[in-house]
Amino acid sequence: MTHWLIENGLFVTMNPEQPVFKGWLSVEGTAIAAMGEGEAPAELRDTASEKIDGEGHLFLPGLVNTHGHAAMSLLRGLADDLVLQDWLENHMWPMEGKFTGDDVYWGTSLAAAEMILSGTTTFLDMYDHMDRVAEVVENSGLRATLARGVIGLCPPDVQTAKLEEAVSFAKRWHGGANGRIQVMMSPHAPYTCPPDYIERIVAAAHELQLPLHTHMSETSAEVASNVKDYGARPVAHLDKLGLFSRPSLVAHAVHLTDEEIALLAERGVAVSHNPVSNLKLASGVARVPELLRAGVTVSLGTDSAASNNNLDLFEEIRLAALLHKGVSGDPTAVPAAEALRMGTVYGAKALGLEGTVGVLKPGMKADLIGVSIRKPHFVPATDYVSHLVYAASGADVAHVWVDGKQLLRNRELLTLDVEQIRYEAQRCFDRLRA
Ligand SMILES: CSC[C@H]1O[C@@H](n2cnc3c(O)ncnc32)[C@H](O)[C@@H]1O
Ligand SMILES: [Zn+2]
Repeated sequence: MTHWLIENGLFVTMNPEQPVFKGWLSVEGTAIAAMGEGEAPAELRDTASEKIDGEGHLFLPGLVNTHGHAAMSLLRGLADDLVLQDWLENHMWPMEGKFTGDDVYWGTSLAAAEMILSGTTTFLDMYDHMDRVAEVVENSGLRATLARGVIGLCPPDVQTAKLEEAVSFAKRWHGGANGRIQVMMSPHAPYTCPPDYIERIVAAAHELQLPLHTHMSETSAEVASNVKDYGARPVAHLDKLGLFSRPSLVAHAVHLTDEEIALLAERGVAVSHNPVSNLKLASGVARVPELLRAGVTVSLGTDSAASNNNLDLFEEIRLAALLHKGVSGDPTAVPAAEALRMGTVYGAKALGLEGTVGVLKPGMKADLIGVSIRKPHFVPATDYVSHLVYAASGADVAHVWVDGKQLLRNRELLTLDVEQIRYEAQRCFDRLRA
């Protein structure tokens, strides 16, 4: 089993028992074996196959992006400054209707390169042509939760075919790529899936013992039309259809009442907060401080590069810390440490990966990143959690490991050919636009 060592590093562990220290961390195979303050034990130094000098770097758990559509990186910058329904119906869906498996492969590869370069080690992806997405996960070395998103605005036989595809994808890939791939079942949204279709997807999730993921309460227009069409707001509607009877993660949850927040807490539903996408599509601001206070797990997502327009989770972390201060007038609304937890520990919890990733601790998977702090914006050495949240960006990430394997070394991608990806992604877009 390979055994390697980081020495002289500053570790921000996200483990409250040993939060920040200068020292060493050793990895055996895919997991963190040991870590400690000061110098590494001589025996570890003598036997390590590789020793990494961590001087000038902060090491922390890899970031967890809990909502996105990776292949939509192909549509970055195509349609800006629109509200959700116009953006989706008149710009995204017509283009996505032309996507082939190869488009999804290259769009997802583009996203994977960007995510590794900005410190994300686990991402959730809801999309179509999911075998091609899984292929990218396998090749890139990333960890992912994959969901074949189904839209039910189609004839019953097509609905059935999509659901069968989601089920067979789950059977093929859940636990795949050496355990780095998990699968969720995913109705796209209550406004694109009729109630009986959602019930069938929930039944499949029960049969396969899988969690569920959906878009929910993203805009006030969505809430109003749900009330008009089904006589209930989205939370009560989805609850009635059984969506929360399995572990579930909802994206956005911008428009919630106090009662809905209480119900999400009671059902143990996690929320993926996507602040940049919600601002860009003018959807509103989620009630994150209230959700956190109620005990809801709130994680962070970028959504796609078509509504963001990048996949740098450091931006979401910073915005989660800033936005809710501005809205509430309370500078403690989301403290820096809580925002960093949302991007790491809570992300892992939202994906059912608690105890696997999100914290640097012996026994956890070796999913970690090294941030170079030899830069003016990391001086002086006051508070490294503060610097990570308020001063850092994805461009500061120097090293990335997933499952004990290095994916980025001194900002060089080790598993992906970025020049080929840029070329192929542009070629896909040129064909789609034509
Ligand atoms: C069925 S595959 C996923 C589907 O979701 C669409 N999408 C992208 N971003 C959003 C968003 O913010 N709200 C709702 N739907 C979104 C995407 O275009 C795909 O069609
Ligand atoms: Zn989305």
